[in-house]
Amino acid sequence: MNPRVAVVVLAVGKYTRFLKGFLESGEKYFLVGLRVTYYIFTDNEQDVPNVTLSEGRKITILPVPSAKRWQDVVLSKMKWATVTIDKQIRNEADYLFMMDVDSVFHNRFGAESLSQMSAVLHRAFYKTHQRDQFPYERRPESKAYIPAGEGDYYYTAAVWGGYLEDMYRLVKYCYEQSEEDAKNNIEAVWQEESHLNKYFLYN
Ligand SMILES: CC(=O)N[C@H]1[C@@H](OP(=O)(O)OP(=O)(O)OC[C@H]2O[C@@H](n3ccc(=O)[nH]c3=O)[C@H](O)[C@@H]2O)O[C@H](CO)[C@H](O)[C@@H]1O
Ligand SMILES: [Mn+2]
Repeated sequence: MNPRVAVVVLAVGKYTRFLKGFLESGEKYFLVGLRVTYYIFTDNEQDVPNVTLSEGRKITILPVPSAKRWQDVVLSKMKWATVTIDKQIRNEADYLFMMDVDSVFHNRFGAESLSQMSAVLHRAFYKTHQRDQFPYERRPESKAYIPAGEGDYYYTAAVWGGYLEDMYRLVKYCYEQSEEDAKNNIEAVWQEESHLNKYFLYN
């Protein structure tokens, strides 16, 4: 087995400054020896740094429009990912990871992370907070609504990954749920992270 792995990151506005650290540490630690394509959604191609990649690894730049509110930037990630998986990534990858670009790999991230679906507990809550304090969406008007008393773990939207088709379904779910919310003039408290957490709780 020689899986093809897609990594989707968004680098809009000032966030292109994080690409160098993300990519360089990724080359050092992320699925070393495997085939990896970094899909970089950006509104500023010029600022994508020239990082030397190992054999079998590449960068695909995908231009996206700029957005003013950071919430819109974050939510647009689900939209562009849905569209691009459909059009392109599906033919090029077996696994997909969604990551925050302002992340740095500090240690080996190995092939044991390749599974149908994996996610990471949010670092700010798992040690220090009770379940009822997790920042789930608690307003019934939102599609991400989780009633009081419900909830098990709280996951970060900064790293999640899995089989391409399972990820596609979930990315599309987050996109569609946030579109529904937008139609109803509401935005989940932590954007796609709220929808993601609802999905993981009930699926
Ligand atoms: C490490 C950590 O604790 N991260 C948490 C925190 O992230 P942050 O508050 O650090 O979110 P952020 O501002 O880094 O945005 C997330 C990602 O969106 C992209 N981006 C965002 C703004 C922008 O102007 N341009 C751009 O490209 C970029 O890829 C970035 O990594 O809050 C998030 C809520 O959504 C989640 O709870 C994250 O888990
Ligand atoms: Mn961040």
